[in-house]
Amino acid sequence: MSEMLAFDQVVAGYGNAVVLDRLSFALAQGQSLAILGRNGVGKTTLLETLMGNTRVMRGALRWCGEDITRWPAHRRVRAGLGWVPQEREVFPSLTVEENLTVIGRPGPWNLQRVYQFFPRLRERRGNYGNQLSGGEQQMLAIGRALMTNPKLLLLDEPMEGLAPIIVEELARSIRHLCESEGLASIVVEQHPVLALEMTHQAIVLERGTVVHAGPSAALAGDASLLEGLLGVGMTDVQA
Ligand SMILES: Nc1ncnc2c1ncn2[C@@H]1O[C@H](COP(=O)(O)OP(=O)(O)OP(=O)(O)O)[C@@H](O)[C@H]1O
Repeated sequence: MSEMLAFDQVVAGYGNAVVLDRLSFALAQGQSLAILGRNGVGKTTLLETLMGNTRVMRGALRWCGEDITRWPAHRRVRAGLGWVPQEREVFPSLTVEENLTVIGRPGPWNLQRVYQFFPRLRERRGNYGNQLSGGEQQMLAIGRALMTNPKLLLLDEPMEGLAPIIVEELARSIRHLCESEGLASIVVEQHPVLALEMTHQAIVLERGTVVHAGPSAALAGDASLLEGLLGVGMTDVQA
């Protein structure tokens, strides 16, 4: 499988503070990757670095064969990186439809396809962003990223604060995007079991570097390794 994305010995952070420390990993075309690790190890910073929002002090980022280390964020979006931020950042005073069309870019994903994928958004098309439930806001944040026709979807704790039934529905949708639509994804998630069920590969971070990399299914099936890496029992990590 050909490489889509690679971090090569990346040292990055904010100002002079180093958060990612010689971090390396690679992602193949169409694959999904879980980023796991305890609080504060640099998971969000990894995504922010991929989007060009941190200071890269050393190392390189490669995307589809190009060195994008110094590219500004907007160029990365144009090149196919679809960002679904942790805060969802839905525009509260725009309707669902306005939120979706404000940043659309040409490609197979358009308003009709997003509505087909998330029928709930079609039902709520005239509602304002601040009138939506948490689950609907998350669907809107994903739908908005799809409108940019990305090759890779970056999801930062997409299930945070959502009811279990909505978590299941969203997990199915995200898996479907990868398996049926060929969209690659990177998922940062507090619930390891859920993240591992949704992805092909997983990396675990500690103090800004990769301490474990391998297939998600293998890690999900090894409770003692998971506990050693994340310091949690399997009963603590069910979504
Ligand atoms: N904008 C920022 N400016 C300075 N330091 C930051 C900034 N954002 C995060 N940090 C620091 O970087 C470190 C890693 O934070 P990050 O949010 O990437 O971790 P995380 O693994 O995503 O944590 P969590 O699971 O709690 O969300 C923390 O020490 C945090 O305080």
